[in-house]
Amino acid sequence: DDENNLDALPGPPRHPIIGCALEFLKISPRGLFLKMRQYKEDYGDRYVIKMMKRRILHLSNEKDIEVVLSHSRNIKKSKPYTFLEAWLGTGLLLSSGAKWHRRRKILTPTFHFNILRSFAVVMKERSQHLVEKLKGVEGSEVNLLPVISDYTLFTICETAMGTQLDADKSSKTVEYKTAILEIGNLLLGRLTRVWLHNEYLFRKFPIGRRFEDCLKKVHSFADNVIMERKKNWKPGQSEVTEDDVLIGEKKRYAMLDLLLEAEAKGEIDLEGIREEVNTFMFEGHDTTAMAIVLGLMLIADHEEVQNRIYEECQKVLGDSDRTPSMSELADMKYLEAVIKEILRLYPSVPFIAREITEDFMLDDLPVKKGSEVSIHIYDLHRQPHLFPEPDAFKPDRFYSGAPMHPYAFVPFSAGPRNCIGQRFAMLEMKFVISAICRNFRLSPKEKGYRPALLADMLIRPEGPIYVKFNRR
Ligand code: HEM
Repeated sequence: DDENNLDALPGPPRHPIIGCALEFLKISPRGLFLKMRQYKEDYGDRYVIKMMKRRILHLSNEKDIEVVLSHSRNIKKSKPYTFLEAWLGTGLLLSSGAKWHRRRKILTPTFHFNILRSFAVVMKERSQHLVEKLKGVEGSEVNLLPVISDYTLFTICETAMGTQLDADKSSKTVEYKTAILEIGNLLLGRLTRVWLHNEYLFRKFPIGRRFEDCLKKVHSFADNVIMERKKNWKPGQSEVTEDDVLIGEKKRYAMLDLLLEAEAKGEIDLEGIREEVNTFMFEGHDTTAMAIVLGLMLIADHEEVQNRIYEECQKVLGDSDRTPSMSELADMKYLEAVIKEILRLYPSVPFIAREITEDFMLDDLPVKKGSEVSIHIYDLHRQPHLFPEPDAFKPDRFYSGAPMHPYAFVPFSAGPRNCIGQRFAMLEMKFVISAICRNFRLSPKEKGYRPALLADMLIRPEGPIYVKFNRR
């Protein structure tokens, strides 16, 4: 085992050969979440965990995070992400090097403003459906996650693949939806059981076989959609022209159409399309669902925040009950501040991790190739020197326009590997939260309740969250 500068940093006790591995034996998802918070208390915002030969540098201060995230070549993802590879292949989220650069270039236009306008039509309709659904359960305590997951899953499915999951209740669609939701739980089960990290052992256990089964269903559904869409697709059909800006909302693109366009130009093959469609389905539904669920919980608990969102909607839209346009949503600055404050307290992706492929300096600390770096967005966002009273929900932090360190708030990451779906996600959250606050007064089941959180690739509450919706 080589000498390494990182060994001089603080961290949990390291034993010969195994390092800190004993700390993590038999740990529950809840235990792991608490342990990571405790380490930050004990060892500060730059510490090291050694696991066998692996050295993982944990960071939660804005200056270090800026150096890592803005590095143009240290963009390789580290170990925990490989569990996703069987599902997503090496699509945009997991690829690195030249392949990542190529894909990022092909996919960037997918989130171009004009195309977002077409996605906005779907979001508008979906948020209206959701409001109607909530009217049906008015006054009762609603378990948010199942309702909101349907909303985000249906939205991403229609925008990514052009398929309406709820229009057709065939066994294939139900199977797809159930399998996608189950994969999330199986991944969590694997992440927190160290012995299941080994690929061979994982496949031997029932959890591994179940995972395999779900993957088959998800892949076969996506493959069918891709082939169907390809059959009816003609070159040039999904090129965005200036006319589309004028007719705007009439055309409906799916992300898949733009990938088929790239295929016709020889930029990507069918396997690549499959990777990217699966990547969008994964990245595009649970992330937004968690933010909306935890956000509605916070809004329900803060009547003054609800009232200000409502008043802002009234100011922008007057008494008409139509849904807002994209530019009207852009004018809702208070709503935007609320969403940012939600993502500060509950960043859907609580940490990200890199494998270092090129030596670099972290201020005065050399970090060698082969080390790993974990960036704790959750802890960064609760640093008291950046956000006084860090646990309090105060949207005015983002409304006042006070300057902030550019890497103090990074729910979508930052730098070259930031979230490509960031504007899509913000738009989706604005549609749904404004639609809900215009129609309902929200109240919590229990005032001041905050759920216990679990350590996972996404932030996850331990139990259900209930909110009551009463019509305004
Ligand atoms: C609240 C919602 C969301 C949050 C908080 C979020 C957050 C993030 C973060 C932190 C990353 C960086 C991951 C890393 O470095 O390992 C990321 C990457 C990514 N996100 Fe999002 N995301 C959200 C929604 C979406 C949506 C709706 C889509 C697609 C429609 C999407 C697609 C992606 C993709 C493809 C990447 C990989 C980009 C790359 O490596 O080039 N995300 N997201």
